[in-house]
Amino acid sequence: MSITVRSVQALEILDSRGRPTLATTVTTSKGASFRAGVPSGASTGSGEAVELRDRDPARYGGAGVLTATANVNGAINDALAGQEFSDLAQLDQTLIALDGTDNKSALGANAIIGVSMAAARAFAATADLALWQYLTPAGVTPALPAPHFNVVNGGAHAPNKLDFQEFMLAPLGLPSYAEAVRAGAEVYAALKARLGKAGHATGLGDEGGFAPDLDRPEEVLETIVAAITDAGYTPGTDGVAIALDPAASEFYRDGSYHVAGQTLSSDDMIGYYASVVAQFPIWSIEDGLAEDDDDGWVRLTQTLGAKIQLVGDDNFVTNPTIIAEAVRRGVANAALIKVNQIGTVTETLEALTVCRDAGYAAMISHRSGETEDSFIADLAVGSGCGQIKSGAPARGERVAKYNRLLEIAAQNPDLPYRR
Ligand SMILES: O=C(O)[C@@H](CO)OP(=O)(O)O
Ligand SMILES: [Mg+2]
Repeated sequence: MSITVRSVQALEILDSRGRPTLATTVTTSKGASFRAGVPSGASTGSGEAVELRDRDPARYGGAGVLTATANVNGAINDALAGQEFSDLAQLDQTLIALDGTDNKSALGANAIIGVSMAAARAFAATADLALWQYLTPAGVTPALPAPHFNVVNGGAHAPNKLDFQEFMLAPLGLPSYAEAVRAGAEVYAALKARLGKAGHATGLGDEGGFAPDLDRPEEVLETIVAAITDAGYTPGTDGVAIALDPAASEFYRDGSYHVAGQTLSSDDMIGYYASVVAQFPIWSIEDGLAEDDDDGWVRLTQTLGAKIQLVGDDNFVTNPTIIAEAVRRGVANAALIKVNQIGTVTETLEALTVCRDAGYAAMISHRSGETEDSFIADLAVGSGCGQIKSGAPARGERVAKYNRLLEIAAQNPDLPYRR
């Protein structure tokens, strides 16, 4: 079903870090308005679509989005207003052509993705579908995803000593989405109590996880396993497992990895992961190696790919072409999917198709800078990919996604829960 765009507008708002981002509204010729909030990353891959930031030192620490906002209200509105689009792919293609670069640096990926997300909502409503239904490709079974709760934050997301960025709870053994959420929240509370008792700070990082001043990942893993047990769950895939996002590009310098005061080679890192996987119930590792350590990634996949999930994020940047090439080279066995990394919803769906066709898993992801927008919850269900990460089970911008999934689950009791 087609839509005719009456106007496209953007407004500068704040994200969860207190930095400016865009709220974008698409209004159709029928007068209905659809809004989207644009997320923003901190540990970005170098191949990501370009987020336009104004370097005005007087404004928000020098990181405004006035130009991106003006591009929506100017060039994009001029190109779309009054036009009829038969589907989202056509509208997104118009945005891509209008930008004219291969990394969306002319108009800004932050300008484009907000329009694309709001337009997806307009198409869904016009077809009288929930967003998740609209985002379900033909032949794909929609499903509620297993939530991945980031409960300890380090790296670029917290001012502590911890080099690894994310330690996530994956309640894979719980029988329903709602019970997985409950388990995540209970372990989060148990972890807070345990950290507090041990004299560690329980302040939060950017994604709502605790940011204790621990430097050894093993110490964090031991504490999380203890908290899982404290809360009455079994550590492991039968109960609550652990997923990591070390975000290794952030501690890779001069060809070496710098972790907890040590200088390690790619093979040292691979050996290190093999050892922590043997000791702790870790089921998934994202960005275990740096984005440009491609040979290391191939060896990492050969060593651990049959045992656990290995997720490409900084190296894949939700780019269908890059993921297809990585599949050919035997890099990773799963991809992280972030809408603003590639810049349109249509290309995000293409990245998911590449994963599906290759037998790669996919995990839908938030960014460390978020808004209250819950688009990715619907995307996770529609893609049927079975996995989402949206930070801790606390803080409004993170729970907006988990709560939207609870709502979808309650409204659709027949939706399968895929793990
Ligand atoms: O590395 C990541 O996976 C993301 C989200 O957790 O972080 P950022 O948004 O800062 O890139
Ligand atoms: Mg990551």
